[in-house]
Parts: sequence; C-alpha cells; structure tokens
Amino acid sequence: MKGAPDQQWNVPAGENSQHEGGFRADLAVTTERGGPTYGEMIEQVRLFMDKVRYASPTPALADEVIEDLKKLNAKLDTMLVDEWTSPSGTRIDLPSRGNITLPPYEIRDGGPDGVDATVTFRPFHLGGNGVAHGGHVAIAFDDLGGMAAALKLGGVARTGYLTVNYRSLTPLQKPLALRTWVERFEGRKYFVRGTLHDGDRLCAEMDALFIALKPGQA
Ligand SMILES: CCCCCCCCCCCCCC(=O)SCCNC(=O)CCNC(=O)[C@H](O)C(C)(C)COP(=O)(O)OP(=O)(O)OC[C@H]1O[C@@H](n2cnc3c(N)ncnc32)[C@H](O)[C@@H]1OP(=O)(O)O
Repeated sequence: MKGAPDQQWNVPAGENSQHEGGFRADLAVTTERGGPTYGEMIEQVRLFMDKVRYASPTPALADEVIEDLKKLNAKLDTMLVDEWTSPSGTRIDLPSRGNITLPPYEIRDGGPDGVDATVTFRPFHLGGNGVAHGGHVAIAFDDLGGMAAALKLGGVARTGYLTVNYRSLTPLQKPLALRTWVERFEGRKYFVRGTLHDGDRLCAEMDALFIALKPGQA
C-alpha cells in the first residue's frame, strides 16, 4: 500500500517514532495536513452516514452505492499513512480536531481551568426515539475529559474509569454545551468532572479518572 509523499503506511514504533506515552510526542497542531478541503471531506462522510442511518435503499440502489464506495475506498488506499502522521486529531481548525470518529464539537474555551465546548450529535448518533445514543455521549465526555486532563497536566493521560449519569434525553442536531474540568489531582491521578446541557436542562454528567502516562508508557 502506498503512503502519502515521504510517508509509509503502518510504520512500526521505533527510535524515530513521532509518538510517546501512547499518543503523539507533543501536542503540535496543524491546519495543513490533509489540505484545505479535508474538513469538507469529513463533513461529506458524516452526511453520508446520516443518510445511511435513515435510508431504506432498493437492492439496485444498494448495489450502486457499494460500487461507488469501493471506488472511493480504492482512492483512499493510495494515500494511507500511519496514525502518527494522519491529519485526524490535530486539525485544530476543524470540529473535533478533524477526528471523524468523534461527535463533532467546537472548543469555545480551553485551558488548565477546563474545557468549554459545543457538541452537536448528528442523525447517525441516534440511539432511539429521536435522541442520542448514550455511548456517543460517553465518547464526547471521554475526549473532552481527556483534553481537560491534558491541558491541566501539560501531557497525556489515559482514562482509568468514566461514569456517565444520564439525567435527561440528549437531542440530536442541536448545539449542546459540554464542559469538563479537573476537580482535583493526586500525583498522576486526575479526577475530571463534566456536564452536558441543552440550554438550562442538564442532559448528562461525567465523573472520570484520567491517569497521567509515564514517559514512554503505552
Ligand atoms: C492536538 C491537540 C491535542 C489536545 C488534547 C488532546 C486530548 C485527547 C484526549 C483523548 C482522551 C482519550 C482517552 C482514552 O480514551 S484512553 C483509552 C481508554 N483507556 C485505556 O485504555 C486505559 C487502559 N488502562 C491502562 O492503560 C492502565 O490501567 C493505566 C495507564 C490507566 C494505569 O496504569 P499504570 O500502570 O500507569 O498505573 P497504576 O495501575 O499504577 O495506577 C496508578 C494509580 O491510579 C489508580 N487507578 C488506576 N486505574 C484505576 C481505576 N480504574 N479506578 C481507580 N483507580 C485506578 C491506581 O490504583 C493507582 O493509584 P495509587 O495506588 O497510586 O493511589
């Protein structure tokens, strides 16, 4: 499989690896990798997933879509790179840093005192009866809780535990306020809290422990 220029697919970790402690070696960000329309490409994929969630295609249409998708997958096969060099996760100019696996969020404010974000669950995040799947709510809390820990400690952390209390239903297709902050820390243990609000209404709360990784720890 070919990689993007000067990059190879799935390079094993070695002396020159661009990562440390389970994540990228530094929090270097970029708005360049993937090019100026990378965000629009991701948005189109999200839109496609929205359509797939609700579509009931005829067998003929399903076959047609399969053929189109095969062609698109073959195109991306020519440009696959390893996880440390892909744009995903560092494009701070894009929702969720360009990470398509996350519910799209925008950071309004972030620092050692916490993270203030706006998250919008998409139609494909449907759980049932028109509202978000609880697992997707947990993913948003995990990423933004991890970000609050990272900004407090100035390094990377992994989730030890994460508890979500679902207080009321979480709507789709509506900007919601998600806040996370480090309540206290003891050594490598960062106790992080979070809230998700639809206006004044509390949808969910998070109580989590993030453990700061030791140098070189996976
Ligand atoms: C580009 C811009 C970037 C911006 C920022 C990007 C943000 C991205 C954010 C992405 C975020 C995504 C994040 C993700 O999704 S991370 C993915 C999900 N998490 C994991 O896969 C973690 C799996 N677990 C482990 O790897 C290890 O267990 C870790 C590393 C967590 C700790 O193993 P380690 O061997 O290192 O440490 P230790 O065992 O000596 O424990 C140390 C202390 O912690 C206490 N303890 C441990 N576990 C628990 C527990 N469950 N409840 C209560 N306590 C617990 C333990 O008792 C001890 O306490 P004490 O005896 O010292 O008092």
